[in-house]
Amino acid sequence: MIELRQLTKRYGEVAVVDGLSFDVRPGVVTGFLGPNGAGKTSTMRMILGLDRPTSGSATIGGRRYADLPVPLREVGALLDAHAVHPRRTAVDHLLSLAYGNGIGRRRVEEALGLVGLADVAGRRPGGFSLGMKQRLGIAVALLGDPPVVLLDEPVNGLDPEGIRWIRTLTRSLASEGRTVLLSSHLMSEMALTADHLVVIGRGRLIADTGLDAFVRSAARQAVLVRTPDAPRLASLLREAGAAVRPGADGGLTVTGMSGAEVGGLAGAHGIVLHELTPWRASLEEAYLELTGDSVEFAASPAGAVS
Ligand SMILES: Nc1ncnc2c1ncn2[C@@H]1O[C@H](COP(=O)(O)OP(=O)(O)OP(=O)(O)O)[C@@H](O)[C@H]1O
Repeated sequence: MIELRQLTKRYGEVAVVDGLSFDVRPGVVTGFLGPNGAGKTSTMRMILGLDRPTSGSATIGGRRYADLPVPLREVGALLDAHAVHPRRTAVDHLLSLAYGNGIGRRRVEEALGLVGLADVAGRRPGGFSLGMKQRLGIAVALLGDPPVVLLDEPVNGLDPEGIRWIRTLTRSLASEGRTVLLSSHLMSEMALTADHLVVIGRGRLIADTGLDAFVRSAARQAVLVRTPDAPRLASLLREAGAAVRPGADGGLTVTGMSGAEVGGLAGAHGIVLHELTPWRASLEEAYLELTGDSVEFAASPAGAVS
């Protein structure tokens, strides 16, 4: 379990993390979202004792990182996959970290096997692809078999196979009862991986909620309906209080009524339906709606004159 209480980091006058309080619970994947510069990496760095909070606290299993007797056994992290010595072999890189944390060679070999790098253990990461570097970074994170794992943008730059591998790995770490905090800008991927979401903007908490609840609360819902009798159905729906927009392809988009209600109304008036599809916005749409005000660098629409 990770607990943040009023966690704050200021650089001069600017609070890049501003009174953040939330818990990251074990047994689920918690997605950590926010626009560029929202403060996700700064938050993770404070959890990991790499930066000192200006005020407030971040604890792992009730203790600050600095007070953990063997940190690698309590928390593993991937922050920057490029942060490896380019000329030290993969196995030596892990060994150097293992020895300082009382971890033996066997676990090093296990960790390399877990991430699929056993065959290249003797090679130098300088020549690794980005995907291989990410895997090596994850081997470091898993080295101490820690109950808490933090991954900052682990799918950045990965191919679909690599992305799926990260998804399967994070889900299985959570199903083993570990605490998993995962940041990513790839919303479609987050929707498949996370159970819970923590969303921040300009260093402040915007949402701390289940994935489904987040999408439901933030996003519009509608029903797409197709019928040969569109004008009649549209006027019946409007009379019943729904908003109806005709689509370019002859369908109707109905808001303010559930799929069952639209179907019920059509049935009651003997109107044949060719399609009735409840539609819910994606995580990406919900996210953009919620974080719109906290984007630091927003592009103006193409052609806009300011
Ligand atoms: N050492 C520092 N000195 C001054 N400002 C900093 C420092 N480190 C980070 N910042 C600022 O803090 C803000 C938050 O940055 P951070 O990297 O935590 O955001 P992020 O949510 O991880 O962003 P991204 O999604 O782009 O990685 C940014 O505006 C950044 O410029």
